[in-house]
Amino acid sequence: MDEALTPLDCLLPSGNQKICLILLNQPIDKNYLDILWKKALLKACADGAANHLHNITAGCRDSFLPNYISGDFDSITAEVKAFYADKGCKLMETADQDFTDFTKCLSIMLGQIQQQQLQVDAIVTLGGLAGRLDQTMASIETLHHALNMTTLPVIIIQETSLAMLLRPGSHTLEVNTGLEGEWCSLIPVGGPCQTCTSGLKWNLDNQVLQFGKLVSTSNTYEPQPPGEPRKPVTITTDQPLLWSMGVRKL
Ligand SMILES: Cc1ncc(C[n+]2csc(CCOP(=O)(O)OP(=O)(O)O)c2C)c(N)n1
Ligand SMILES: O=c1ccn([C@@H]2O[C@H](COP(=O)(O)O)[C@@H](O)[C@H]2O)c(=O)[nH]1
Repeated sequence: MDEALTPLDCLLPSGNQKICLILLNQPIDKNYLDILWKKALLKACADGAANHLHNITAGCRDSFLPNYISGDFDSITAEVKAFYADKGCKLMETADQDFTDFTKCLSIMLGQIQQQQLQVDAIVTLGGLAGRLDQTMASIETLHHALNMTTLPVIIIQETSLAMLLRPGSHTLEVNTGLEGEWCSLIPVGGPCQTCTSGLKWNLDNQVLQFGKLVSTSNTYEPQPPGEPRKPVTITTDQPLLWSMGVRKL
């Protein structure tokens, strides 16, 4: 399968991707929130994310009401829960302790997209890449579940990092929005990945990426002559491969 995507289109105010937004239990960047919220067809909070949303939108909370808040509700405060319930936001308790609140929130969102027959280009998640290490690793694991749950790209953004899992096949990533940071990486989180790339400073030519052997961190884009646009990055992999890239602070 050949997939084309501009990962940072979602953060461009002028970007044309249609998205749905999931907030996780991490500090929220208000600049990111403002841009993503306007575009999102559905918005959701996973449990304690609602506390952050409530806090960061003080003074304008009614303009930032999520469609639903889901989770095992061990983190959302009673005050925040009551606030959003009173405003008519759906509270969906997902008590299951075998999947994270992120995975369960994503599963609900995909159900809603299908039920409402929404045309969506990507699911964007804010949070999930910092705070507790086990939760960060779980976020990457959720991306693995997502490959079996949807054909939509699931993009996680927090602070100056973006992460997404490339499914086996060929991908073309446009990296010329102006929001890209310097670094990018290909990390074989689920197991060895035979990989070919172009458009990077350190390309791979059918090499196997594998922990303990070769991992492509601190990579960057192929330098272009002055005035020429940056070329897309192409990646072919035989197994799910984590792409991550720097995001310039807005
Ligand atoms: C083998 C195994 N290890 C650990 C767990 C525990 N576990 C996995 S996901 C999950 C729910 C986590 O919920 P979430 O709200 O995402 O994280 P929290 O902040 O509660 O840690 C739990 C308790 C399990 N069910 N199975
Ligand atoms: O340090 C953290 C803590 C949480 N997350 C993500 O947020 C959701 C919801 O968290 P709760 O603690 O249940 O409110 C969790 O499933 C993680 O995906 C995180 O990324 N980092």
